[in-house]
Amino acid sequence: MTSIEVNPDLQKERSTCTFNIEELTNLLDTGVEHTAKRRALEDKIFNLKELKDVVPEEFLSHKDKYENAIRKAVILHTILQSNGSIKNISDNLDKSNFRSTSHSIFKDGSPFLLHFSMFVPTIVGQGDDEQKNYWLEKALKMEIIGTYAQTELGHGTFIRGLETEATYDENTEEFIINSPTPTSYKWWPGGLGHSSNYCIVMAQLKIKGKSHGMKPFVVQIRDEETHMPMPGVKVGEIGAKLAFNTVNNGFLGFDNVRIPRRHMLMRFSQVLKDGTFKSSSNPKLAYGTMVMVRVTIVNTACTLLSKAATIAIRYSAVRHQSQLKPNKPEPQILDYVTQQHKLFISIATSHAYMFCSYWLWDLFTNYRNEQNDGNFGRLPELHALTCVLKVISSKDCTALVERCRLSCGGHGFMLSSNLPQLYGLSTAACTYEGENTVLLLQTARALVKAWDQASQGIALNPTMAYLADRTPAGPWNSSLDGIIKAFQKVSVGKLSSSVSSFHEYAKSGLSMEDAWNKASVQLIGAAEAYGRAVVLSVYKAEVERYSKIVSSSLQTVLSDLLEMYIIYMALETTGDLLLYTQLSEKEVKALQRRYEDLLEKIRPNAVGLVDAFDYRDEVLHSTLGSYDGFAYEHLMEEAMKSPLNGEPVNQSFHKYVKPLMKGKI
Ligand SMILES: Cc1cc2nc3c(=O)[nH]c(=O)nc-3n(C[C@H](O)[C@H](O)[C@H](O)COP(=O)(O)OP(=O)(O)OC[C@H]3O[C@@H](n4cnc5c(N)ncnc54)[C@H](O)[C@@H]3O)c2cc1C
Repeated sequence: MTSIEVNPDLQKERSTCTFNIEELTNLLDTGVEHTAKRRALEDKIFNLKELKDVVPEEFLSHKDKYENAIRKAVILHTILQSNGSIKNISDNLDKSNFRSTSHSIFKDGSPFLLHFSMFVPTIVGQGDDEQKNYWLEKALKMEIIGTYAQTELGHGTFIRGLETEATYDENTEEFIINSPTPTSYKWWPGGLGHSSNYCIVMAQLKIKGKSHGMKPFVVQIRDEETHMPMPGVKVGEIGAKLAFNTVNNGFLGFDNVRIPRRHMLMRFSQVLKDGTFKSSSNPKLAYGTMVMVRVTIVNTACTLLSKAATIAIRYSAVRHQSQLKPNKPEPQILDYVTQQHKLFISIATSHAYMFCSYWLWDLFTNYRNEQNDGNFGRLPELHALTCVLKVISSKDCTALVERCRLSCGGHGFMLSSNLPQLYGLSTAACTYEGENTVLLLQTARALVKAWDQASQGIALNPTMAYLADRTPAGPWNSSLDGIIKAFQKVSVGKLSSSVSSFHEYAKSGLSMEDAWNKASVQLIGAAEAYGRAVVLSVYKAEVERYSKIVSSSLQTVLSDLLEMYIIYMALETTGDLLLYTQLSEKEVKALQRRYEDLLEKIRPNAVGLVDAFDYRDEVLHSTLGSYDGFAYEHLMEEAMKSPLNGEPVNQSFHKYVKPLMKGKI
């Protein structure tokens, strides 16, 4: 095959792009300086020969995959540490870090993921000053490696059902950590299997026979020299999974393991030497870490989707199939409008959630400052928002990653495309850090409360303020603001009918709990509708804000994507819009036409738009999505790396097949 720099199909797409790709990259990175910083780090990491896999990960055994991931994690950590990227993580956290791609050296996740995403943040969030000083230095230098263990075999969602116990012994000033039943074994924590030697264990605090609820304890689980499990600790790995196979998720049980009193993280609750329990005035203070992690999940979801979109759109630009017109060459599959319909929404959805995650981060940062001044007023809203945005971002991005995979036909089924792995990583986010349905029900609870408050004339927080407007929808208005308003009407309508159903069920004699359960399908619909209304208005507001600072050519592209997104969502929601607004069949047809015109408008910029996500080939890990567009050559190169192709005849032929063919068995 000829060796030219870039596939001419991709070259053509790039040369006809109407906007400056670099300008969009800078915008997504939240600034030119952040793009430069990110790229400098990527150059350092991805050019290192030791970090490149000679044999693709999918051909390795489970054990070899893990050992390779640990080897790479250590090299990566050394680079990040020398680069100053790992300082006090609370100082370092910033939305500009969202686009950091260094972790992409792992196709299936880092065994140290939980150390940085949960162990360190929990110490920062829940340790008192003395504890932070003690643990953070060790953790940031990687003198100790930690994880976060909450979920057990028997319970994940229902925290009060967790069974691991921490019983205080005032004679020795120690806690005794115990797993009283087989179902109390911790199950799932990343890095717990064989990577961590310390663990934050969530356990039921018991003092003198009285329970004080779940509290975080730092427990040493392996010896720092030999790495053998500590006495009384049973620890191991949980086995192969749909994704995250190199994250080394583990199980953990305790047989009366003693830890010092000060190993309970004591920022919000304290156990004094004599066993006196002191609790924070506001237990909700401890929610901060959880809220922050959910903000980052919104960003993770759209990052995974933007990678899938890059792969599928580049491939669709170089793949030719079938005929649009008789006697004409086979077109690029990207020219089929159904293909554009499958794919362009992934670009817009990536933008929508990326901008929302930045907005949410600013909201969270403001809240943190207010909290330091003793003001917790926005916490319930932030909690409801982060729950629903975590849910709809993970749900939408997972569905669209799968749509990108399907849009690549047979080749999308190859692990070397990386699309199946992106799906696995994405769908996991629908479960971890709060199962999606359970989180929707939490948002629903906040909405029902807000509904009642609005009924009493109490002012609502900004993102819920529209719930107070109970006037019926006016004539259909097809401007973007008009459609967003229509989504708010859907949200009000769904909340109103789910609240009525809940009250009717309660009046009919059901207990409040049973009435809630019976109305819960409607309630999660209302929660999702609130999330949709928020995303639409935030996405629009952010594009308008950016439009003031970008060139007019980029402004046009951003506005086209926004408009396509809003109309796509309206077309997906016609049932609800017909029910709760004055949308008519004629207007649905007009929206459909507008949507088809927008696909046509976006088509010339599709490759430029995904190039602007700026993922290097080492980050995409995809034969189909590489920057040069030589998908077939890369597919063949990767296939040749299969260990089965290392020899022309596999020994099994002589051992089993030949005897069968010769009738000798
Ligand atoms: C990839 C991955 C990584 C993970 N990493 C970690 C980790 O590092 N540390 C850790 O501690 N945990 C971790 N977890 C565990 C994760 O947090 C839990 O799996 C999650 O919280 C869901 O809990 P569960 O498994 O008990 O599901 P369940 O709660 O048993 O859910 C099962 C079903 O029951 C439904 N359900 C449950 N309760 C209700 C309710 N009240 N109302 C209506 N429906 C309900 C759910 O909607 C769901 O359909 C990880 C999980 C995954 C998949």
